[in-house]
Amino acid sequence: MSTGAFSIDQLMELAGLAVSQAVYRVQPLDKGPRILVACGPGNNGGDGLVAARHLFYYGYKPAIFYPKRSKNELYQRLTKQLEDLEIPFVDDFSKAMNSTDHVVDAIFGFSFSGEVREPFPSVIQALQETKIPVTSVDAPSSWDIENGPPKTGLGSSFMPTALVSLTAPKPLVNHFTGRHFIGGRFVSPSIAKKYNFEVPPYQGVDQVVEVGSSEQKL
Ligand SMILES: NC(=O)C1=CN([C@@H]2O[C@H](COP(=O)(O)OP(=O)(O)OC[C@H]3O[C@@H](n4cnc5c(N)ncnc54)[C@H](O)[C@@H]3O)[C@@H](O)[C@H]2O)[C@@H](O)CC1
Ligand SMILES: [K+]
Repeated sequence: MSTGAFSIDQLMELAGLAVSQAVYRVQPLDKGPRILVACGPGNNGGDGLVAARHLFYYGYKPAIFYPKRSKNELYQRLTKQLEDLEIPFVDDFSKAMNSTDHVVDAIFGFSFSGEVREPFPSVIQALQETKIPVTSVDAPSSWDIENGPPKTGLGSSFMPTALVSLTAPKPLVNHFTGRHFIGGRFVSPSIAKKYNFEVPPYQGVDQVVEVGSSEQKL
């Protein structure tokens, strides 16, 4: 889907805002304010950086695991915004997992492919083993965008608590059994019509809508 006149900065801001609203519903502040945001090297990771900033302003205590930082100017700015808020960047993911209430999985989105490369295998392993609730951004990381989880090995038993599909659900939602949100409230009626895309029924000022399993086969 072409995103028309929007810049990637704008799309990422809207995506990260949507993710922050989904986390606000899945992990109410009084259930535990500590959010560990795992960010990958691409735009999925950027969504996580944006979501972390919004979560901070809602009153959460985010920490960022961002091992492969992009050099490009957008990511430099997103990172600086978090550093200016004194949001910690952690190096040891499994250690950080022991002192968090919720994990945001912003590692890989729709451009994931092949075997998970370092330093992410142990992170995916930890995500699939943890009892801590996980909200995945656009895709459960390590899942194939079309076919979902691998049959065996890393990621095969990774089922996040919640998934926030950005703009539109990817085919992998057919394999997803958790709470499913759609976010990214920027699709124009003409684009929706052109792509025969059903814009979900956003309510009020919400940037996400939770879709029941029946509708998951959008
Ligand atoms: N295009 C759009 O409409 C939007 C895209 N957005 C986000 O952008 C994401 C796609 O971003 P990108 O295309 O940058 O890619 P991703 O962020 O999905 O991941 C690709 C990155 O991960 C690395 N990678 C891929 N396979 C790997 C493997 N097997 N092991 C280790 N590293 C691997 C690649 O080197 C690349 O840096 C979407 O899923 C969504 O989250 C949003 O920011 C806004 C809306
Ligand atoms: K992800």
